[in-house]
Amino acid sequence: MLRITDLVKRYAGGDPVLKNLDLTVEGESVVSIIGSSGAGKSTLLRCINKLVEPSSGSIVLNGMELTTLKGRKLREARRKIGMVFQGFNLVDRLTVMENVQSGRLGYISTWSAISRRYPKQDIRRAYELMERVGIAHYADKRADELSGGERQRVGVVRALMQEPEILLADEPTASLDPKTSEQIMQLLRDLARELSLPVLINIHNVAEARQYTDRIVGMRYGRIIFDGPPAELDETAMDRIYSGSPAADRASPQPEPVS
Ligand SMILES: Nc1ncnc2c1ncn2[C@@H]1O[C@H](COP(=O)(O)OP(=O)(O)OP(=O)(O)O)[C@@H](O)[C@H]1O
Repeated sequence: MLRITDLVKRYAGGDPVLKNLDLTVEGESVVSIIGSSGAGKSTLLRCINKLVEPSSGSIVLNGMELTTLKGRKLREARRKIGMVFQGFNLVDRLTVMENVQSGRLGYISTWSAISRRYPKQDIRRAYELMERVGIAHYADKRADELSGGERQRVGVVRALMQEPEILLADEPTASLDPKTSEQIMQLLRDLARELSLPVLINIHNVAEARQYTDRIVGMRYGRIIFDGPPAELDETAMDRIYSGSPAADRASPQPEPVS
């Protein structure tokens, strides 16, 4: 379970962009975070995996307080937080298998990683997961030879190789065409169920949030102002989340697909 209490983030010298935020995510729920540009969605995800340092407040993952961790303990905790990125963050010149195995970096020795001598059980697990998401036949292909949807599947498998206790996805479908985008959302939802994994997805596409997530968290100016099932996200709630924002923010934009 992830429990965030009274979280504040202030970037150097500025006003807070997360304001005393409370959020609990339990079990295998798939939670989307929506809101206009600048609402604080990415900052929230980045505070959880400590890519940015929270200014104050508490973030507890399965009993472990993350905000105070440093050094080795922080690296160990980060292994438990899988991350899926909008731009996939793959190493293009490496193969799919090599990219996927980089999810094990926190677990294996540097020598094993450099020499690409992956433990047998890691190779077995990688094939299981790649099989599950439909990319096992690409194991030896270079990452840059894959389509956007395939690359995002590699990103998902890499995150799962970490044996995460939570999966964070920052705009995971924003670079994909609409059909591929839906497939990736469906995959994230199914994997959450299969692996009993909580998944927190920062997403602009409200239609996808409604269709593929169990719970929608609406942010505005660094605060959570809506938290409920998709059915409760009515026009009034949408107005509160998006009023005054560019229409495109609210209209589930589909950006240019990668491929
Ligand atoms: N590294 C940074 N330094 C200073 N200010 C930042 C930094 N990162 C984000 N901000 C500011 O924090 C606020 C929240 O940004 P954040 O990226 O979290 O919003 P968001 O809801 O994810 O927006 P978007 O949907 O556009 O990605 C914005 O005002 C932004 O300008």
